[in-house]
Amino acid sequence: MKPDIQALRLPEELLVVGAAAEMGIFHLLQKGPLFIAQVASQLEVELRPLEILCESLAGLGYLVIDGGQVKLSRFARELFFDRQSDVYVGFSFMYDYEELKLWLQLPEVIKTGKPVRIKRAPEQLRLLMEALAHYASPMVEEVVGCCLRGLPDSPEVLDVGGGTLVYAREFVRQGAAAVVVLDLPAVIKEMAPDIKQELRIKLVGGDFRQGLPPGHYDLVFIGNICRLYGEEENRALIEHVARQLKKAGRIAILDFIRGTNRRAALFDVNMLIHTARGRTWTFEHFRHWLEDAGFSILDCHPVKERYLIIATVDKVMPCKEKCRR
Ligand SMILES: C[S@@+](CC[C@H](N)C(=O)[O-])C[C@H]1O[C@@H](n2cnc3c(N)ncnc32)[C@H](O)[C@@H]1O
Repeated sequence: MKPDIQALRLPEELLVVGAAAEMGIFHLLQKGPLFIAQVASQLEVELRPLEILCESLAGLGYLVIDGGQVKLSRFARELFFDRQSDVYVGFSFMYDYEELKLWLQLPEVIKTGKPVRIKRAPEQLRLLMEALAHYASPMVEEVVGCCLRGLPDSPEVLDVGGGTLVYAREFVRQGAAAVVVLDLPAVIKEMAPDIKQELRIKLVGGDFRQGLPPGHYDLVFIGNICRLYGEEENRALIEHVARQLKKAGRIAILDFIRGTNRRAALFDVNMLIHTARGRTWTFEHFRHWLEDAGFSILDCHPVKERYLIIATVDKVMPCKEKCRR
């Protein structure tokens, strides 16, 4: 693999737009155009630097300055506020902006061997869920399609760590009879108001290390979770799953796999910053954990730099070679 020299550059646009979002400029202008002096006084900031920031944002296409007044560009309005628009991202990029501050502590993490301590306020938790949902959206349809292929009609699904709800909704859309979403209590509390009308989705607050919601599932989906934990927790999770599946039921694990690409290499360090024992795991780790819990691997499907490993508790046409790279 060759180093990516382009990636060594400063992410200036994220820093400029992130600073403006952190200061509340976009939310303020959502209500209507203002003179820059009015923005300065409402945000209690200095006029000169604000003028420079607004002109830069205008130059980048986020704002329009007209007759001394500043307003959101049509693109920015759609990008940040119009959930129906194709370009909508909301403020999910603020997750990356906040992450930058944590990544700069990497030398300290390596010195102390301890992850960065973060306590997220509820609004940051929602930002995180929105960011995760945004990153997941280009692959959700494909992942869910692969997970459900060959299962009986109207399957029952458990989505471990599914608080973003994007996978749960797609499982329902592709025919699941019921989807139980397990996530940490704080996440479930934050997301519960979002699913009032969605009767086939049930939210359960809890920690998978204390056990899984009892059920008799056709499929247990574990999306981007294993990298957050150490070998012991992953082994225990996979063993718990084996006990909650119907005959011929499946486990589907989606994650980066160490040694397969650049993103996986970077995510290993990401986990070092954020978790005590997490890291990206190799195909061999997953294979051992699954086989030791009585699973046979059915498929190992690449999706957007990640892999979807599907296994069953019944030994149907094992094709382990695919995962022995
Ligand atoms: C990286 S996100 C993955 C979200 C989603 N499954 C996906 O693939 O896009 C990890 C999710 O697992 C949840 N989570 C982490 N540890 C957990 C635990 N011990 N028990 C239950 N949920 C957990 C987090 O709150 C978060 O929603």
